[in-house]
Amino acid sequence: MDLILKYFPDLTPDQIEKFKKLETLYQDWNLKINVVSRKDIDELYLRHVLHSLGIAKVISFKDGSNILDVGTGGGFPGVPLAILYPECSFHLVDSIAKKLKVVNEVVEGLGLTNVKTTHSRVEDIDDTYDFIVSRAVAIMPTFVHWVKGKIAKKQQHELKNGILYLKGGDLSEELKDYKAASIYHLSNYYAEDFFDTKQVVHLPLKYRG
Ligand SMILES: C[S@@+](CC[C@H](N)C(=O)[O-])C[C@H]1O[C@@H](n2cnc3c(N)ncnc32)[C@H](O)[C@@H]1O
Repeated sequence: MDLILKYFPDLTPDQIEKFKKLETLYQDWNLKINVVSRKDIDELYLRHVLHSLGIAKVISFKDGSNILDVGTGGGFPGVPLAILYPECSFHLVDSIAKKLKVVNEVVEGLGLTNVKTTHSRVEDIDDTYDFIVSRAVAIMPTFVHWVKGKIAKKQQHELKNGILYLKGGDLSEELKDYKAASIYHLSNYYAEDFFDTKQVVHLPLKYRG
């Protein structure tokens, strides 16, 4: 938890409480339904919470923003971002129901009122969002295809509406057809070795016209 405060020192007491509670909730639920690997659960704050919050180092979501988390699994990056941005709406989608069971329990346990979950493939979601966040779900061309038409027209941020994807490793091949993509290295924001190869990719997308 100190790790979160190291990089996000301005959290409110309510946010600190919620981030603290995450550990017990995930430990309990992960014993029943495995959504986070055993190794990772011991490093929940580093590998999941702080990593998810890397998106917040690249952009500060304005109040009222709508954000879709595609393939949220156990709730990453959606749940940590929803704690950080209580005035934004988060829609967490996954095609596997049992993963959402854990997410729903965590959301309820934390008393988060800004999170909606849907058991669905993202291709079948018919709504628009300011940003679509994700981690470890699909390569960019597949992902872009899935989320086409789900971007809102109204721009409220300096960064154009589009995808904010947490990725690792060399992305030159994967992103070669996306000239508009920007890469933000998380090592510029976080000192821990885990982030040496981690990046946030921002890809602006056209709204539904
Ligand atoms: C490797 S897990 C990553 C989970 C989470 N984002 C994380 O980083 O911890 C990938 C998740 O994407 C989901 N998924 C894959 N394709 C999907 C699709 N088309 N629509 C919705 N969810 C999908 C899977 O069910 C799985 O839970």
